[in-house]
Amino acid sequence: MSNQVKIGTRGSRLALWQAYHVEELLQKAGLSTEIVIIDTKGDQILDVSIAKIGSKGVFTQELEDQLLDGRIDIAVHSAKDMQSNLPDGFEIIAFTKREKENDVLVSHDKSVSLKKEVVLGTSSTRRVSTLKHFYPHVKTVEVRGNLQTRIRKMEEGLCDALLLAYAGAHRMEYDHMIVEELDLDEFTPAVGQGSVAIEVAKKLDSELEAKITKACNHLETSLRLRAERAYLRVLEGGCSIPVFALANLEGDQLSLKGGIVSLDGKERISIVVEGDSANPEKLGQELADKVFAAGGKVILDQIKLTLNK
Ligand SMILES: NCc1[nH]cc(CCC(=O)O)c1CC(=O)O
Repeated sequence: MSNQVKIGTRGSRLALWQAYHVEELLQKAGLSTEIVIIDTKGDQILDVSIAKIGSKGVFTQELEDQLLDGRIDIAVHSAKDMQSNLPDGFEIIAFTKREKENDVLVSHDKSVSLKKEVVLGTSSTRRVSTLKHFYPHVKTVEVRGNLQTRIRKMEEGLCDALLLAYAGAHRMEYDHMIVEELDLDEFTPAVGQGSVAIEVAKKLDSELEAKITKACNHLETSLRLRAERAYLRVLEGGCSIPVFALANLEGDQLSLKGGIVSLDGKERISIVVEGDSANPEKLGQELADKVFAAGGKVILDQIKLTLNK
């Protein structure tokens, strides 16, 4: 078995940060590495919203092709950009230690606040719908592109602030521009937010796979994300559906808070379930059952109808 790991990544600065982060973990474990930058459809189409392109695999397809070819051994992604159901033949073998998972407002203007009549840049349906629910006076404008592009558009006057994941803002060293940390009960994050996932083709050498998992997987994070992703799987939520879930681990007890919000923000369901960390998937399923029973199924069907129009 070779000790060389070819790391596939997208070329944005955030993606590269994540690839270097994984590279460092692998090197500390004595593995040698090489980074291979891969362009994806999601990187090329910048003028259409992700919800409209169809979220399935726009940022992952090309990486998966190369995993199958063996041109790369692992693909590194933001965990929250990973589909809940991977295509046949692929699996996630590690989740890195999760960063602070909340959303933040990023701006040059320190006076920006959700309490004011501001215009926020975002392209996430979860964030737009959540704003409509809790802060209906706030206006939003769609901004796509990598984080640097979004900052530039804000500076050109498109919006007063960007609504971003803390993790991304921090990794891009925008900490000095964080003007508000958003509440986890209101802006419950997207499933997986703040962690980096390592995806492989199932045919990868099992000895190498075990070494990579040992070097990169953070046990607590992986238990939390397994519960969140099990919830997402039932909702079949890609990143275009405003669903959210956040698990926490206390000893051997997992708590999982999650729900769904309608696109107009009028209805929002959020429920907490608790259970043994020995079976995170069961907890995700339980949350989905409860959210559906509380009216979430009707909301989800309505969202799918609207997005498919
Ligand atoms: N949807 C894009 C995306 N994918 C991962 C991150 C940030 C890093 C993370 O959440 O892990 C972001 C930017 C954002 O949502 O603000």
